[in-house]
Amino acid sequence: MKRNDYISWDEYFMGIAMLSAQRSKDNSTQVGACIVNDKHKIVSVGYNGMPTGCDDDDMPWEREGESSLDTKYPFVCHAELNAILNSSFGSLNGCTLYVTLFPCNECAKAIIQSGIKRVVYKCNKYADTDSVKASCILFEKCGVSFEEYRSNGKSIVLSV
Ligand SMILES: Nc1nc(=O)n([C@H]2C[C@H](O)[C@@H](COP(=O)(O)O)O2)cc1CO
Ligand SMILES: [Zn+2]
Repeated sequence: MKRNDYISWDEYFMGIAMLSAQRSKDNSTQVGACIVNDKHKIVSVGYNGMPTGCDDDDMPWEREGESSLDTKYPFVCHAELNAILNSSFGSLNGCTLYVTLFPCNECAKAIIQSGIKRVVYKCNKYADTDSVKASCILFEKCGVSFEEYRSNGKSIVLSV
């Protein structure tokens, strides 16, 4: 008889997004993303980080500073954008994006233009911002569905 306590597809892919987030150097918010095609194949993963070529130790990771250039915001690449750009499988048409934090409006545009059709997110802590509101407007207008990941509270411990 087959094993019954295996993880679902949603748990598997959100789990991979959560594991990817652990690579982030951001000390306040770690975000991970996993893009999956309609055959349940992972086509890309990503997490938030500085662009390739930037020395993480030389970049600002602060949320506030004298100027915006003293903060991480103008420099950091979001997990979703990294996952879209990291894909080595060609078209993302019809794919699903699993992401640990609801996409900002800039990533929403990249998500739409890449052909991703469904977004599953875990946390939406910036739901009140215009950025997230704009993402929702864009997703609705452009036919990208979005749904909150429903955790059943299962915990998986990895002793890495
Ligand atoms: N959807 C997102 N994906 C992301 O990768 N990020 C990144 C950008 C920053 O590195 C961090 C947010 O930092 P903070 O403002 O919560 O300290 O998460 C942020 C969002 C929120 O829109
Ligand atoms: Zn973004």
